[in-house]
Amino acid sequence: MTRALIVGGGLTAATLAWRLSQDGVESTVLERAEQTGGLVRSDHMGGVLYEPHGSHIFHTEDEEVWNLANQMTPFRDYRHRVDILIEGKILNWPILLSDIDAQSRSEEIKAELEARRDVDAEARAQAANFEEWCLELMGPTLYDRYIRPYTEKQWGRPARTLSASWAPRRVSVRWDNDPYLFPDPYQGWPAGPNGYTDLLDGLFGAPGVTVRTGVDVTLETLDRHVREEQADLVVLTCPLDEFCGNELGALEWRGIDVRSVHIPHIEYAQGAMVVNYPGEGYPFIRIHETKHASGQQIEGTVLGFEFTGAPSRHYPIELPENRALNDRYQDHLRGVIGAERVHFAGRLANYVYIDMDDCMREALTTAEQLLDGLARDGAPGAA
Ligand SMILES: O=c1ccn([C@@H]2O[C@H](COP(=O)(O)OP(=O)(O)O[C@H]3O[C@@H]([C@H](O)CO)[C@H](O)[C@H]3O)[C@@H](O)[C@H]2O)c(=O)[nH]1
Repeated sequence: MTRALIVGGGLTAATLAWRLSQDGVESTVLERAEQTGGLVRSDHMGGVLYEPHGSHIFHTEDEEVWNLANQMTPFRDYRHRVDILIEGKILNWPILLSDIDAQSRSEEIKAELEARRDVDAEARAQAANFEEWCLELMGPTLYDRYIRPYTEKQWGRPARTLSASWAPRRVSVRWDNDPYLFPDPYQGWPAGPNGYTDLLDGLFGAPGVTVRTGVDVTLETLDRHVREEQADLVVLTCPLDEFCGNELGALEWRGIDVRSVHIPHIEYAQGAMVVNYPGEGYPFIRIHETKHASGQQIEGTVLGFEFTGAPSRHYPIELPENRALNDRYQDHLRGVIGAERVHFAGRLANYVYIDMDDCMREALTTAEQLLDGLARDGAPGAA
């Protein structure tokens, strides 16, 4: 019987372990924290369901991933709408044409937009950096209101030093005034009593999956865990620089800190699940209120104030030099552990800024490559 050791216990690990279990491959998931789930897990405060690490909205074009998520927990219909505070007014994020008249210098903004209306998306895709991409889309006035202050507060660095690669998925101007953030055909939020925890527990609860929390695995201690678990293959879903004790240098990460507070006796405290605060006068980036998505019928609510700059590894900073360093870590680990035995999956080990559905898809693909290899040669396939 083949056994996998999965290091790190987030959504990628959960999906991977579940898929392997479908084909009779057992796995042990070792998670350093006291709970699995990473940023995705939901919790309760004063009886109110909330997200301790900020809002997660399941949105996807991938029917198989959507069906798998719904197999673990039913999802309620929720379409994500975000507010943003601009010039003291609550407007919509993404930018709506219909919100321009509510702002100062509206004629100038319209002229800037009109001048860029026909810029070919492919030409924009050649932009050298995130700032250039956004300026080519919307012009300087909107950029200075909606994008630069928010982005620089969130990432703690000039927007021109960020990659343009993820801009098309995350920034838009809505000429049709569609207020919803995501265009995907499948969207929702878990309908069960425990939010995303039900999704995680469903995946981790598959037969043959053992989860151990509070276990810190590093390259130094890996062999011992492999022996203890009698594992034939290792899948790393954790940050590789930390796993290797920064042996080749530290990767750059952005960490967040969400400070949540229970507010009794009111139904809702704000008009949308997320309100963005680009202004310098606000030390936080945005405020989350999960109740808009959970639809929970309860008095009281929980607000989560999101701050950036925590010393944790939440978001990779996708720059060529960081990507190259992560590649070097993967090569190094293939050399030390064995290319046949070690595999990488998820946003931390692959150093990619992807959403939950992509994490699940990547985990399914990795599991299928491993299973194909096992079926073909009795050894896990190259993932
Ligand atoms: O007002 C804004 C909002 C965003 N940007 C730019 O877009 C980048 C991405 O922002 P966002 O998608 O909000 O950030 P994140 O990756 O943390 O997304 C998670 O949050 C939720 C949801 O979107 C919250 O509303 C989603 O489920 C997750 O993917 C940002 O870095 C800015 O560059 C902006 O400029 N101004």
